[in-house]
Amino acid sequence: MTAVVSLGCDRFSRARPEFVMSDADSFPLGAATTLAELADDPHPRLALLRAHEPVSWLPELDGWLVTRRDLALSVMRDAETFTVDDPRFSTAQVVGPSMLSLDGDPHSRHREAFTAPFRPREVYDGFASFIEEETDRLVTALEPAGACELRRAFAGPLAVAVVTHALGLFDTPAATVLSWYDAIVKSVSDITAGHEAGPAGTAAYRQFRAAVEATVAEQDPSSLLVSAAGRLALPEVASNAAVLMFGGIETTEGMITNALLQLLQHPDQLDLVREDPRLLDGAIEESLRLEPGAAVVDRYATRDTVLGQTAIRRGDLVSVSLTGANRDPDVFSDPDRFDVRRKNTRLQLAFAHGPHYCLAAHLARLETRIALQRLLQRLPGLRLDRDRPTAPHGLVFRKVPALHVLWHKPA
Ligand code: HEM
Repeated sequence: MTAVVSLGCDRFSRARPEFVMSDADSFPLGAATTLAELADDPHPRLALLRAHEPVSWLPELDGWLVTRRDLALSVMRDAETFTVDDPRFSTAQVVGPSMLSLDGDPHSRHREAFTAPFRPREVYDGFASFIEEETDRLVTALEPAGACELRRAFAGPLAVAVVTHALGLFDTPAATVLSWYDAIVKSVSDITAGHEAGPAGTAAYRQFRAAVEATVAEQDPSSLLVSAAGRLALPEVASNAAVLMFGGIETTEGMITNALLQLLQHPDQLDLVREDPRLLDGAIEESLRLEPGAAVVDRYATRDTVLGQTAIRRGDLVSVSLTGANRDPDVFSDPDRFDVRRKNTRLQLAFAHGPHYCLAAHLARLETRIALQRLLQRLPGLRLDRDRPTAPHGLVFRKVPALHVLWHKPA
């Protein structure tokens, strides 16, 4: 969740004409790169940038784009030089400081209050049966139709239900969580685009905070919010809970639909997975590698520095293209190929790296694995609706706008 909502910064706020002009000469590929192209079909352009300008100045981004995997790791590992803690970070403007917008000791303090349920063993014990039940409920409702749009009918509702469960917002219906989420995301997006945020986002965040506070007041020891409140002040619990909500909804919806799309687009690879279900994990990692649900994470240089061969100035936006790094041919041979048996696919960086490594990566993997297993088992002949083709789209969050699928109706 470039860190999560926009994993979110203000990309359009800083005009530095003299700098941009001189750098258009030094970085001709960057100068010719448009955000529309990166949102639409980024891979050919990212391959060019990676080969010739692995740290490139993009005037349209008003920042640097890093596309080589080793350089991406250098940025994400070094939070002292490349921080998230910057006033331009739009998510923090709406929800206040959280683990996503802090570095150093304050980051650890916020993050550690939430880590316990997201460790591998705890994720399995705490979530597997809930995800199975929720998945089965959704699939049972879909089954008779023989066709559906899977993003809205399945992946979105599953992601919302799991996050609501993770937070321990027990009395809040998923539809309410989703309406808050939509309003807050809209505010963050407005700020990101340089517009004034309307009142709806603030109102939704106020209601979200009230629900968080009511949950904490209940003192149910099984709620994550209650345990976090033992270590953080209430506004901090709420801001981090909002970040978990952002992190858990849009990205996971993308992760599930992108993975299913890849499998259905590659019947030979799907056959391998059907023959040996252990390969499903490889399929999920490969999908994360080829189309990470969060395509970039943003950092800000805290000092003048050099990255690779490139001088970066204090205050510059440094955007790490996880999508670019994940197809680095120095690490992944034949990098555009979807190969469920690829040996080193776990080197993909879809969950970022370093101190902001996705808190819930194990949960997102478990959720996607159960979702795909159940869909493939319970919807025989599952296939893409060829009359409604689709492809992932988006600059920060990349996912299919809709995923229309068909299967054999039960007799
Ligand atoms: C249940 C699902 C998820 C939850 C609750 C969640 C939550 C979070 C949280 C709280 C953070 C901030 C960690 C920190 O700053 O210390 C984070 C970071 C991140 N998450 Fe997730 N996440 C989920 C799923 C995903 C998925 C599916 C993806 C992508 C496929 C993803 C990608 C990321 C990335 C790239 C970051 C790092 C942001 C940055 O470094 O700026 N997350 N996530």
